[in-house]
Amino acid sequence: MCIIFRLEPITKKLKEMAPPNPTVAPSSFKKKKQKKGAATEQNPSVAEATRIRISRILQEFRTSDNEVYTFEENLTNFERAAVHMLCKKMGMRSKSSGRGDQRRISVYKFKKNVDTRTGKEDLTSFTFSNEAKEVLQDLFTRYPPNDCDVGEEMMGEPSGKTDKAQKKKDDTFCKPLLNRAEIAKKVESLATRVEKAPNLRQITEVRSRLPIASFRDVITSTIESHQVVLISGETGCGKTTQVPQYLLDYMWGKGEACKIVCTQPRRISATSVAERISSERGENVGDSVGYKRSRAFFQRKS
Ligand SMILES: Nc1ncnc2c1ncn2[C@@H]1O[C@H](COP(=O)(O)OP(=O)(O)OP(=O)(O)O)[C@@H](O)[C@H]1O
Repeated sequence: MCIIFRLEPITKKLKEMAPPNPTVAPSSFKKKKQKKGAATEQNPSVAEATRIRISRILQEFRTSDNEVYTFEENLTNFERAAVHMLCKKMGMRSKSSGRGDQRRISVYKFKKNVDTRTGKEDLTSFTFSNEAKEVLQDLFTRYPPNDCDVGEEMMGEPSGKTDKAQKKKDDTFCKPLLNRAEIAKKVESLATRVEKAPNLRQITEVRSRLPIASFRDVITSTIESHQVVLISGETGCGKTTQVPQYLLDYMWGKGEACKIVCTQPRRISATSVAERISSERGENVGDSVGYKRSRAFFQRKS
């Protein structure tokens, strides 16, 4: 399970949404593809541009107040199959009706659970244990998500606290955000590395075949519009190593800087995840990806 908190803006309201659900393991994934005969996102009969357009329409519909959306009549069988598949991934229902040229596909949202006593939507919510709240409070106090100003203030603490200030300066979390030009340079250099290094090209290919890869657009757009997103997927599907990269590349694609914090319950996993992600990007730990092993955190029971 991977929980993503988008920390800007911070509000107290934690809303759980139906997550895109890459629950299909690699083996059963194959089976499903064959059984249904439906077009997949990789199906060459559905142009990439069309797939993106369908995905955008569905995203907009999902966040709108409308209860039904009907696509135009001229979708091909493959395109309708792609709509069915995307709907399923996005937790919506779809149904085709009509014959021949009149065949159309409509998309519906699942009915919201409404509390009969209050008449309000019964949102599924979750809460943290007291111990987790304490750890998060500690983290966000020391490293506020929009911490440029606070971080700098902390770095510039007056004399007598030089060691502390130096520590802060060395802290990955307090590194200043990249500007647009630096981001563009990073993006370009990543593309060049992938193009030139055969091992990196191979890793990129392997990454694109991970079960989570086909959920990339859904994940980034869902996170854009929701503050808390839960992603559940089988072990090894790519939650830990891929989702942070999808988010980073998505933000960099828009020319925007971001800070992504991944927590791990053990020191060894914190370092190995940072090492793995760095190597998948052809970088060294400390370039774009680093890790912080905090005694305070790791001394706590996880
Ligand atoms: N250090 C590594 N060396 C080689 N392959 C790795 C390494 N770390 C991850 N992988 C591979 O990358 C793929 C994605 O791994 P990842 O840890 O992101 O999956 P996950 O969904 O987070 O799994 P889990 O739920 O077990 O944490 C897996 O196939 C895994 O074998």
